[in-house]
Amino acid sequence: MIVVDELTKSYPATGGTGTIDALRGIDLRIDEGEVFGIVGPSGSGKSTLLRCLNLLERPTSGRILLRGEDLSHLSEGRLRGSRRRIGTVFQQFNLLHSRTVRANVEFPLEVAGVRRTERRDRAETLLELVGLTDKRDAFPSQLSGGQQQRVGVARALAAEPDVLLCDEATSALDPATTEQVLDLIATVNRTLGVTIVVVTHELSVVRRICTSAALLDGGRIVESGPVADLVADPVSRLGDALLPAGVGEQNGDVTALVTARGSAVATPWLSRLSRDVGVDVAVVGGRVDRVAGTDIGKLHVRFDGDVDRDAVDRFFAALPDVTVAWTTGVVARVGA
Ligand SMILES: Nc1ncnc2c1ncn2[C@@H]1O[C@H](COP(=O)(O)OP(=O)(O)OP(=O)(O)O)[C@@H](O)[C@H]1O
Repeated sequence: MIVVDELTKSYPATGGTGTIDALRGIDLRIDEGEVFGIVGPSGSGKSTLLRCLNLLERPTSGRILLRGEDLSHLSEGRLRGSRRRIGTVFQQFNLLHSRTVRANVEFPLEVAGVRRTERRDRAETLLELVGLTDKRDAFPSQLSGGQQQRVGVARALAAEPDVLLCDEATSALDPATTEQVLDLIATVNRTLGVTIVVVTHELSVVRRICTSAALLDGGRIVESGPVADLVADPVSRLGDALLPAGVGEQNGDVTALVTARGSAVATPWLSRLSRDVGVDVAVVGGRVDRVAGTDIGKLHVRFDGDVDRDAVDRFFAALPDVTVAWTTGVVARVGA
């Protein structure tokens, strides 16, 4: 649905010669219906990538394809039309304070020349979706931060975009309100089928709603993939940060990371492994948490004595939703 192909963006360096390479060759593939998180430290290029995606900036080189159409080299006229295919929710809400809630939601439709009755109908439907029907005639200053962001979500959806971009959409909110707004974004994804791209520095946002994620560092994608796969990968930096579970390997111990998803988290696989394969197993690290609506359990285990790795692999291959990755020799990393 969205393909980013060797995207670069450079800015002239301030007060000198040369350039700042904010994006250094980004390749990304975001599938239809995903909630895709883009995370990274400050200065890694998140905002620049977002501004390229919502067509506020032109890339220096590379392409952005939305449903096969190249958006990176459009004329100004075509660009305006294409911008409507991408709705953005901003950190600071960016509402028009002299307009009522409903008039804010109608605003993008007014700009697009949509008829008054149709504008009104669509705004009412969206206000119902975000739970603000009773606030339709209020002004933004009469709303809480969470309510203002709900208006921001409704407004971003008004032009029926293919993609909803969320730019640090919950960073200005308190934790309880953050959860409500994230739940709303997940509901929008589920009920309207809109693809969502979330740019954030908060891993908790990825943990709560993202199905896939990419880690950006120094203007490059360091790793990306389905969140559950990243979490199950013993050498994934992002997977470890999302669900830190300590680590087991010391001095050549035979160790493995076992990851269980969904109902498999609650199965007694550890005692069965010991009994069926005839191995002694010690638990040396672990964590169970909810990630993107699914329970995921990660357990670092150490095998004592002789262990038949093929037999262990066969045991886990027969268990649905449980995977094993041998971590012997993998550099130790201790989670928070
Ligand atoms: N308009 C600009 N002119 C010059 N340099 C810029 C511009 N915008 C961004 N940069 C530089 O590009 C790099 C990436 O910045 P960007 O704002 O995209 O990072 P970020 O990951 O969003 O950071 P943060 O989380 O702090 O907002 C930084 O070195 C920044 O100084």
